[in-house]
Amino acid sequence: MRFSFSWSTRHQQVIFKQRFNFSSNFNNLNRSLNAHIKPFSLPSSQRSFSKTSSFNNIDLQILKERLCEVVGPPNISTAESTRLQHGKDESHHRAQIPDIVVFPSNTQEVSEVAKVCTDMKVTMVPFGTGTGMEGGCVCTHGGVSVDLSRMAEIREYQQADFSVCVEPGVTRLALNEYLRGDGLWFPVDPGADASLCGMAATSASGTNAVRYGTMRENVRNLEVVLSDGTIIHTAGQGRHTVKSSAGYNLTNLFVGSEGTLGFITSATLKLYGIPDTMTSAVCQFDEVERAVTAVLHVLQCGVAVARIEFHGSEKQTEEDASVVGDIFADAGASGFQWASSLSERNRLWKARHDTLYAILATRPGPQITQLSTDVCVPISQLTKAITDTEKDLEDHKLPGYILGHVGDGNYHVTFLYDTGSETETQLVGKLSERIVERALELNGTCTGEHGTGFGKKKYLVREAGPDSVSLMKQIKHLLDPHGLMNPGKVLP
Ligand SMILES: Cc1cc2c(cc1C)N(C[C@H](O)[C@H](O)[C@H](O)COP(=O)(O)OP(=O)(O)OC[C@H]1O[C@@H](n3cnc4c(N)ncnc43)[C@H](O)[C@@H]1O)c1[nH]c(=O)[nH]c(=O)c1N2
Ligand SMILES: O=C(O)C(=O)Cc1ccccc1
Ligand SMILES: [Mn+2]
Repeated sequence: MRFSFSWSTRHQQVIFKQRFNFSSNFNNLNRSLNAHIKPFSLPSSQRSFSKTSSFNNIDLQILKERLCEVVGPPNISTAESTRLQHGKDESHHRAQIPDIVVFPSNTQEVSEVAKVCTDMKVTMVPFGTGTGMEGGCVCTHGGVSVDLSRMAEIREYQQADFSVCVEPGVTRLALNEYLRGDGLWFPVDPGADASLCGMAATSASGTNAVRYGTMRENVRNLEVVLSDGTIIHTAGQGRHTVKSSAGYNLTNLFVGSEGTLGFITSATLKLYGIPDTMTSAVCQFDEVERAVTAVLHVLQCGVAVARIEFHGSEKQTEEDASVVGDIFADAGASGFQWASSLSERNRLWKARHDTLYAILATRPGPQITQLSTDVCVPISQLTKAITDTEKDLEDHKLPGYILGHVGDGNYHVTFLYDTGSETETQLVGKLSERIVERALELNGTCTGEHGTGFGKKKYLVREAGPDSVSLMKQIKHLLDPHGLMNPGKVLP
């Protein structure tokens, strides 16, 4: 078995691309990495939808009129095309569409929308950019999809405090474009250009987590509209200190709550200086164990974790890069290719961020869909988790791509399967379950970054324990007593 490995001094990320038997091979994966990538390119099998609303037309008309009074006629839609776009994300989960989509323009309008929905006992599902990987935007009960993308202001930019407050329509690339001239950036980078509030809602991370952490470590404050319309600021209005010990950590209650506890209408984020020098590299290992061991050595050796992304002066970067080069060479890496120029590095990381679409391109077909696992294990257990997973794939002759945020112990297995084939569908379900069970046995988690959504809620009791899940349910009931906020997600 052959793997390729890509690593960056900046990102400390490893990609494993596994060989497999049907239409694709290493070369066409590389070719497809360079192909033009279109976002929202759902296979048509994922475009099927079901309508689950319990409304009759009269209720729907009243609801529409009341919401229209709040947001104004241009900001409400019942068109099927709009509803279809809002009942799905980028995951394999079947689309279920809302009855109405609203586009509020400010926090007050979100609050009024919530009041109308609570009054009429209608479900509400927050929608960011729809790039989620666990079915978070799927409208299980029809109801109202609340698209927050028209709230796109950067509200408070406190350059001297390395802090910025953004509304839900601001995406990570838009924010970084805004900050670039000042030498600052926000480093959490899921592959998609997701909304920053959506990233807070799913507790997203990306290629930079080893150095900068995930959304959990990078949100200072949130403005949240609760299901009854109450507006709160989790750390107090306008506050953006580096730290605080005041009260319970409400900010991190809402980070990762996936729209089940309220609407995040602004997020105050930590910013960082853009480092002077960055270097990236790609190389290959023959065995996954050697690649993981090399990463472990880098994490454990004299190159401090704080510098493992190799940010800093040119001289420091050169020294760090040479230490890592030596460690990787000792571990059996071959074919090192360094990329220091901006354009080379951008090409490399664009390819990494677009991997999902590159994988999808390898098996075209109307009924072909992808299912990606997202387990995360203690890094000491990563080799075992991955090698056992490879064995499973080999034993079942099932093609699957493995790629990972190795520095975090987080890896994805992506299966491309034919939804028309009962055998393939069942096998993919069985194997993805095995992958999660193995991770839990190794004291890992069923999801490192994509969220619980639909697909992972069945593992929550086993992972968090029955008493913790019972407490989560009590919190949910307290904040959303009628169960109207994004029903059917997160909690079993
Ligand atoms: C190609 C590609 C690559 C990646 C990823 C996706 C894709 C398509 N992702 C997953 C994805 O980008 C991530 O989950 C985003 O945080 C979702 O942000 P959206 O704004 O698109 O939320 P989206 O609209 O998809 O909603 C996701 C969930 O959050 C809720 N929500 C959204 N906005 C909200 C708000 N303002 N208030 C309350 N709830 C809200 C929704 O209700 C839903 O439950 C990822 N992830 C990752 O962690 N690491 C990665 O490397 C990648 N890579
Ligand atoms: O790119 C990533 O790291 C992601 O989380 C998205 C993803 C998941 C599975 C396969 C490809 C991309
Ligand atoms: Mn990932």
